[in-house]
Amino acid sequence: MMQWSDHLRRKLRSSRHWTGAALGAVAASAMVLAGLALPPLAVLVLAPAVGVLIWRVVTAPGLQSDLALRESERKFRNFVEQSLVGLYVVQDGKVAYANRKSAELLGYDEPEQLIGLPVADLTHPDDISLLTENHRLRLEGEVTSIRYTYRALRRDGSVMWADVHGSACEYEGRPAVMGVALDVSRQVAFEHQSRLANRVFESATEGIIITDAEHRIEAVNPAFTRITGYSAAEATGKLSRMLTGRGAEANKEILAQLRRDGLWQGEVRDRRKNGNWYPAWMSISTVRDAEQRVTNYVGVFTDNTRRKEDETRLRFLASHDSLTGTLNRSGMMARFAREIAHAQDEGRQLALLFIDLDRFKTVNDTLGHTAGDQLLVAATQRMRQQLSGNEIIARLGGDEFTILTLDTPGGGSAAKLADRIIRTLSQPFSIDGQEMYITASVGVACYPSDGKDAPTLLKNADVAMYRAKERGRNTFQFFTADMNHQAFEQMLLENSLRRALERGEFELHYQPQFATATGRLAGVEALIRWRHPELGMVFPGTFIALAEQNGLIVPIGAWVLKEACRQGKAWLDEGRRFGHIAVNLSARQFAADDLLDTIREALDNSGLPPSMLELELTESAIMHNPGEAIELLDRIRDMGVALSIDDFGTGYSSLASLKQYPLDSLKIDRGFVKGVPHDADDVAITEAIIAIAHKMGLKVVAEGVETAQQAEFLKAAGCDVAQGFLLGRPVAASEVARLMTAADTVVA
Ligand SMILES: Nc1nc2c(ncn2[C@@H]2O[C@@H]3COP(=O)(O)O[C@H]4[C@@H](O)[C@H](n5cnc6c(=O)[nH]c(N)nc65)O[C@@H]4COP(=O)(O)O[C@H]3[C@H]2O)c(=O)[nH]1
Repeated sequence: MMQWSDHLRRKLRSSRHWTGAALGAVAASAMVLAGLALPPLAVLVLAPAVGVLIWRVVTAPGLQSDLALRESERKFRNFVEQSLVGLYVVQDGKVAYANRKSAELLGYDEPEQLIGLPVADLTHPDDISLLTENHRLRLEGEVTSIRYTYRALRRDGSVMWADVHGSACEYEGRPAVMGVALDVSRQVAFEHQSRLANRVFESATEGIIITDAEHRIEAVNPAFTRITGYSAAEATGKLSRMLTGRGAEANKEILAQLRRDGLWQGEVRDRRKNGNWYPAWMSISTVRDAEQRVTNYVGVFTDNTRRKEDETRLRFLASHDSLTGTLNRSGMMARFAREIAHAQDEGRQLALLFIDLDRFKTVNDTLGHTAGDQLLVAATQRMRQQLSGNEIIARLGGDEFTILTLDTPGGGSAAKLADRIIRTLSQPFSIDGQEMYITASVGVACYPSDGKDAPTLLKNADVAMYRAKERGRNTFQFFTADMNHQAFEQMLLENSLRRALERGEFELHYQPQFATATGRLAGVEALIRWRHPELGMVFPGTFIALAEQNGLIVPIGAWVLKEACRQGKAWLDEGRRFGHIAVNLSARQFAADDLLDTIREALDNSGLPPSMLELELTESAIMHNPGEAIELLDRIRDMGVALSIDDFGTGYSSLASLKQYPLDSLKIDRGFVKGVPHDADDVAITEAIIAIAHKMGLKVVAEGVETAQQAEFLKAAGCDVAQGFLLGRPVAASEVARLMTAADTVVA
């Protein structure tokens, strides 16, 4: 220890600054030890000043005796040893002196281990230039002392943030830098975190409000001000309740949950400075101290106004007609069901008016959709003007509207309203400067006499509306129980069938056909389906006969041809192989003048190769006028389209008579297929059809194959193609397409 003392005394005698600063540091350490709890900054600032003071006292005249000097040095050595701050001297870029605390801070066991180490080795690479520059400034006398923070490297490579305050000195007769160092890593980390937290607080888009335990606002962020309109100064110190629209009860619940779980989340109604209420999504959390006492509440909230508006808008759009702003069909049905429930509870009567604009379609077709739309909007306005506020108007689609009157004892007011509606709509409309006339037919059904639920009332009002149309349009008709339901239902079906095409309610399903010999997909048959808005999926058995009767099968059939060809080409373009597409042609279509044009148009527009289209005709269709049929079939064949006879065996044609027709295949009716292999007659007929058809060069297709035995029999009998539920039901295009990708591997 003596050696250390002598050595140090010798080395430091020349350095007044060094000793002063060191003493100051020691003094500051002592202050820290004495419990003065000085912040690091104060220690560093005070250290040199106090040191110089001590030095002055120690070196005052009269105290310069040896004894005093020795005593002073002993004390000084103790101070240095016990120092709570690091003391160091750097000379020529290396550590020339370090005290015990310096070694401890840098992770060394003894101060001597530091002596001679380049300062650069003890410094984070990014801070070396800062350090070098600061040393230069002091050594060249540009500044006497500098305080700065930098990253020191500990022996184990970890970083320590050090706050150093040093100045130039003379050490062993040569210039050096000496200083004091404090570990401020925790403060730096804390400051960093505070800065981050502050940035989050300042830049968050959510409003943030911090209150004390008594809900008095301590701080708010800029987003709070943006949302509420209150500045930080206006809010601070006030109770957070100033913002809420919640009653004391609701607040109690929130507080109870906060006490229980420390967190509450939910939607609240808050008030802006301008008095406007707004919905806010709020989450509040409790902050507790080490003793678990609540110190603060932190609320984070967003203004939900936009979201609420969007939700309301979406709800509105889903239930309203975008053109007229009235309820749409689904909105009307939902509302209608609610009103019926209320009417039932309150014993009220309701009346439903079903309004159809006569000849609207003509306006639409001749003057275009824009004029049609304008007319619909104008008609809606007129109807609205006739309402007293106790009715609900809806547009079902197209030119159909309903009005539900909410209290209609005896139906008299419904009749008056129907009359007013008819009269107002029969006044001329001026659309784009052009005068237009329409009329309306109105059907009325009453609750509860004509139906107890929304669909029944709607249907009956529709029936009554048709009766009104029958009676010459521009009139109204109440539904009566003696109306011929069947006839009207037929009429309804017919009418909705007509609209189905316009509204795109038809779709095609496809049933696969497989080659019996290879099991490969040989083709698909297109089968029409009607997706009815109320009835759901309607199968052709329900409407094809009617469509044949009223001739609608012609435009419907044309659509089927067009759609099947389009789909076939789409599959081709996707690289799928499917053999051919079979499409049913009804007798009425076959007799239509424009059949050839329809087929050609479907093929040309789609780009489907004609050889991939097969048309299925029934025997009766061609037997009706054999001469003309042969000519027509020849021309279809000339286009490259294949022809097949459907349901063979159910008509009167003999196999021999088929010879004269240019056919490619025939389809054994599923009535025969059903009986094989057990019914001897069916077996005999099926085998005979297959044998003779083959002799005539026709391919044979069996339909309605439902069992494995039937499939085996047909294969053994030489039937070329099989189709039926066993092998695949009719399915949507996307589903049958999956089969096509795997077509090569399918085994029938
Ligand atoms: N029991 C049984 N039935 C099977 C089996 N495999 C298929 N089927 C059904 O048999 C019908 C086959 O078509 P189809 O004989 O041409 O008979 C068709 C056809 O004559 C007519 N049709 C369908 N689509 C159209 C079309 O686009 N135009 C015309 N004109 N008629 C069509 O409606 C009829 C019925 O069509 P769908 O109801 O789709 O009924 C389809 C199909 O679902 C089976 O294994 N067992």
